[in-house]
Amino acid sequence: MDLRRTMLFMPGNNPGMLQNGGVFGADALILDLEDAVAPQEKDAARLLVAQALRTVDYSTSEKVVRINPLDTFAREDIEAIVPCCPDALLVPKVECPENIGEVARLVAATERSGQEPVKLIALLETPRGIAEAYQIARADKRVVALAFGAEDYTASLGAKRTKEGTEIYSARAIVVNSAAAAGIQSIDTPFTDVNDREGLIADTQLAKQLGFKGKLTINPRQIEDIHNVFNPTQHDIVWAERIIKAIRKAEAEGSGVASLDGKMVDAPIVARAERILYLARLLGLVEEGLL
Ligand SMILES: CC(=O)SCCNC(=O)CCNC(=O)[C@H](O)C(C)(C)COP(=O)(O)OP(=O)(O)OC[C@H]1O[C@@H](n2cnc3c(N)ncnc32)[C@H](O)[C@@H]1OP(=O)(O)O
Ligand SMILES: O=C([O-])CC(=O)C(=O)O
Ligand SMILES: [Mg+2]
Repeated sequence: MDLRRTMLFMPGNNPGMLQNGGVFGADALILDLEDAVAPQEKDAARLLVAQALRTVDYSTSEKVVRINPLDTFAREDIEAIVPCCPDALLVPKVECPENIGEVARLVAATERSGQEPVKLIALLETPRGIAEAYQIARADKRVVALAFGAEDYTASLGAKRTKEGTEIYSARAIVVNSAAAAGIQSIDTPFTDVNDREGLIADTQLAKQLGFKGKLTINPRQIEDIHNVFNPTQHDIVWAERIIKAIRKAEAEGSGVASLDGKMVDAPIVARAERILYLARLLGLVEEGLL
């Protein structure tokens, strides 16, 4: 499993940000050719992003490029970017599985032989995209995650964006469920007030509660708070270790169900504990082979 707790946007026309993106420890970096770049700067940004992919050391961060939608500059973007070996493309305004099919076809036609296949992340940010989320998630084997974009989504709905997010609640739930049903990750919309830490933490906690595995990020100052929310806590890890010990003991005694502190421990609870320990190991929060 790839970690995508944070996916930091860097405007593709900003050489300073593109240069420094690797130092912040984001799980993924999104070099943006779409909405962070004005139409008259698209060509220059494409060249800049291609050069950054070839020359800048982004350390362990996954390299993702947000291309433009199919009805604007997606073809030019794919032709220029795919040969520079990004790990993934974030495809905006995906409305139907055919959109993903078309992007996958263009990517396959551009990839060089021997190149690591470029993954796709579908950004759902229109009512139709939400309505077709599950089909989109299953449209091609390159698709590794669904991401949710609340700004465009609420703009097309004509709904007012609020801090509590009541207006995006159902869309978020659909994105999470569709991604899970297809066996891929779901990534939440960015929190756009970069000076409101409390609001960011509350919004990220809600996203995690709903089942999202990460959050789009627009400013380096948001990274640590988002990681802290998605990381398993020490309390989670201790709980998970006790669950695994309890179920092993029950199994050794010939039973599939254990009890811990008076509560039943069965397969879904064990699966949750295993996920916590897997993530904790991946993040180096517990010693390898402890259990
Ligand atoms: C709805 C959508 O489509 S969202 C996706 C498109 N939007 C974006 O890509 C926006 C990306 N983010 C940004 O441009 C900025 O963070 C803003 C405009 C939100 C806030 O800007 P500022 O208030 O200047 O940020 P801040 O004061 O925290 O910047 C501190 C440092 O971090 C750098 N920085 C800020 N954001 C980023 C970023 N996303 N990536 C890399 N570096 C960044 C700044 O360049 C600055 O560097 P410096 O100290 O060397 O000058
Ligand atoms: O991906 C994002 O940053 C979010 C986005 O485009 C949107 O909300 O419309
Ligand atoms: Mg958008």
